[in-house]
Amino acid sequence: MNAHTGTVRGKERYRSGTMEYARMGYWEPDYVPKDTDVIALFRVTPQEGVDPIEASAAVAGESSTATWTVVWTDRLTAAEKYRAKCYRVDPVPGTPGSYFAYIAYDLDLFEPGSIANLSASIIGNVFGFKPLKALRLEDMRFPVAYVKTFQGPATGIVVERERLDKFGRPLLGATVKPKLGLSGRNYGRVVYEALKGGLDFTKDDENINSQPFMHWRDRFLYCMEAVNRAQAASGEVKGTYLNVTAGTMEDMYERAEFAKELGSVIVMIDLVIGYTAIQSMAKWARRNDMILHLHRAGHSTYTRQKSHGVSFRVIAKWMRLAGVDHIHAGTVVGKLEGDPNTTRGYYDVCREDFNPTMLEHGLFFDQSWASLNKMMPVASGGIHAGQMHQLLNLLGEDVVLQFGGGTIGHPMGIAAGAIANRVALEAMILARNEGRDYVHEGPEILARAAETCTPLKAALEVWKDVSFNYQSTDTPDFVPTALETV
Ligand SMILES: O=C(COP(=O)(O)O)[C@H](O)[C@H](O)COP(=O)(O)O
Ligand SMILES: [Mg+2]
Repeated sequence: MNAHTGTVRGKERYRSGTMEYARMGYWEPDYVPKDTDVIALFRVTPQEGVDPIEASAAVAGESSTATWTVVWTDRLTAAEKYRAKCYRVDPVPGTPGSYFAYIAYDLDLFEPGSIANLSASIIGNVFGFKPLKALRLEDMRFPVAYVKTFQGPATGIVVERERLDKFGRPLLGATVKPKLGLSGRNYGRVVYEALKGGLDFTKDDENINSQPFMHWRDRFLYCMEAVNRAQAASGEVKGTYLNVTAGTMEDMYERAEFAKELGSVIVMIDLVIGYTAIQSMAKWARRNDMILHLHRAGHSTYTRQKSHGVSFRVIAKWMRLAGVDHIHAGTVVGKLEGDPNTTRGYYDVCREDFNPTMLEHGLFFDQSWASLNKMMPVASGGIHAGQMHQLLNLLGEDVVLQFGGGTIGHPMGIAAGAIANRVALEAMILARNEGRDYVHEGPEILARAAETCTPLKAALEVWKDVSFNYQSTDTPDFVPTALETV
């Protein structure tokens, strides 16, 4: 699209008054992004009657140097360099009235190593801009020079596996339920049963912090007693994600220090603590040899609707830069939003050293991660043992499969729930390693394993009809190829 007359320069440009953003220099259709530019792709839905190029140029302007009127002080800066440049606007396929706007930003617009600073530009003012009906940040490309200013995941998948001494299979976890109300001692019992039964991890839920029914120190003490006993009983390394989320950084550091003192291998934070707090905790985790788990609490408020907000793939990229080790990334088959192709894109952001452009997975740019550690994606939310073949096929091996209800809701108890999951997983991994067509033979493989494992038999019986088949809201815009496997 190029219906505009071009940038106004010199004296003309600096006359007082307003001027179209496109003519102020924020629309540069001939601009070729530099290797060192940060690139953002927005889905722009202009108000009726607003020209899409002008709307996209306004996004470039308002997310970089511009305001609503020409300011002469631009002339005191290298304005041509600092202006973000919208260089391409395409109609969104199948969505009349929406456009993909590609915008390039000079690297010097951003403070090194700060997601807070990056996001204050890219999603700062611009989402409230009146001429736009809706705006969504779909994807971003970061130059290697910028990637290298971030620490990246504190521990990474490789070292996490080495520390845990667990290889060749997904890790298994469970979120303690009910989410709220258990006392420390009862909570610790759930952790012990689940870990002893065969899970690698248990986890605090997003909203467990320090409430009147269970203060955080009680939880940490009982949980770590449970971890230690389960380790002694099983001979395996076990972990429980102690959620250190709190109202202040000081409280979070205090909780994290206590977790470390008690010998925990992992601590947890919620996305709602904010980008700076996340980066601080990532640095703490690196200094203290701790795995850092991130629950993406709150993300669906702005990631789920296609027309407005921020795609989770962008949040996943920011979190890899910020330095978390685990990130909730969706299950596809579970109870929460997760289109298979879109989710695959998130998993690739977590686990690959290089992401090639893959429109059918929602990845609009080539992205090198420049040897930053990899994040372990976490599949959690309404999954159970009967789906093990699908989970392994869709999500691969480097993933934590977390069954909360799918462990603690087991009719024979929590340890039985854990056994069911572990046996189902090991049966499926064995079948895969033997070269069997485990995706199609999955139900049969599980049924066979259940013949000698009563807990698995009960799990398959209780949850056999549970599935969440609803329309996804966040699907790719480019026709996906047949659902691929990892
Ligand atoms: O409590 C749970 C899951 O419990 P259960 O296993 O009982 O369903 C987690 O908070 C969700 O997985 C978060 O969602 P996401 O992982 O998509 O961020
Ligand atoms: Mg939860």
